[in-house]
Amino acid sequence: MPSSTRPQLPKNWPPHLPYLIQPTYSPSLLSSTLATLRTPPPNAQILASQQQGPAGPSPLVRIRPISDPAHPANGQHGLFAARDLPPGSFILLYGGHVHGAEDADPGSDYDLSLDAEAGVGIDAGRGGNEARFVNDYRGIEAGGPNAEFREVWVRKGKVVEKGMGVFVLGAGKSGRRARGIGRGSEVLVSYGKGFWRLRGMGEEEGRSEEEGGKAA
Ligand SMILES: C[S@@+](CC[C@H](N)C(=O)[O-])C[C@H]1O[C@@H](n2cnc3c(N)ncnc32)[C@H](O)[C@@H]1O
Repeated sequence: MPSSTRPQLPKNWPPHLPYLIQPTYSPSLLSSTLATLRTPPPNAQILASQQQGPAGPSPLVRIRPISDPAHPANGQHGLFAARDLPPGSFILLYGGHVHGAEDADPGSDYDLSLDAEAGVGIDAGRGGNEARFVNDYRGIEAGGPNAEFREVWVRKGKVVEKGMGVFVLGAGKSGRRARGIGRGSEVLVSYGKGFWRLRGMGEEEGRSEEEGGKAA
C-alpha cells in the first residue's frame, strides 16, 4: 500500500497489531444477521459521518502506557482524554472484528457484545482502534466509571450499521452529577460483573459493582 493511503497510527499503538479504521466482518455471518446489523430501530441514535470523528487517530484521546504500581493494569496501556470531554458526549467508535458465536475467540479480553440476541460480538483482540485500551474503573477510580460503551448506529453513505461507541457518562439514572472527563484523566468504563466473574475475580475481590456491557 503506498504510504499516502496507509492510515496513520495513534501514538503508542502496538506495532504488531492491525489498526482498523473500519470494522471487519466475519465471512461466516449469515446475510440475515448482516441485515439485522443494518436495520436500525425507529428510535435509533444515528451518528452522521461528521460526528464519527476522523478515519484515523482520534484527537480526543491518547493511548498511554501505565507505569504506576498502584494501578491494577500496571505494565499495560490505558486510554486518556486529550482534552476536556463534556458529560454525555461521544468519544469514539469501538473498532474490531464483527463475528458470530461460532467464531468467537473465547480467550479474548477485547470482545464486546454487539447484538446479544443474534450472538454477535465485536472483538478488538487481533486488531482495533484506540477504544480497545479503555480500562475498567475497579481499583482505579473510587468514584465509579466516567464513560460507558453504548450502542450506536453509524451512517456510511446509504448504509446504517450497528456499532458500539464509547461515550462520556451523562447524569444518568443514578442521579449522580455528570462530571465529564478532564484533560489527562483516564477514560474508565464498567466491564460488568460478568467480565470479572469469568476471570475468577468476583465480588469477593471487591469487584461488586453493577452489571455493565462488556464481553459477548
Ligand atoms: C480491553 S483490555 C483494556 C486494555 C489493556 N489494559 C491493554 O493494555 O491492552 C482489558 C484488560 O485490561 C486489564 N484491565 C482493565 N481494567 C482493569 C482493572 N480495573 N483492573 C485490572 N485489570 C484491568 C485486564 O487485563 C483486562 O483483561
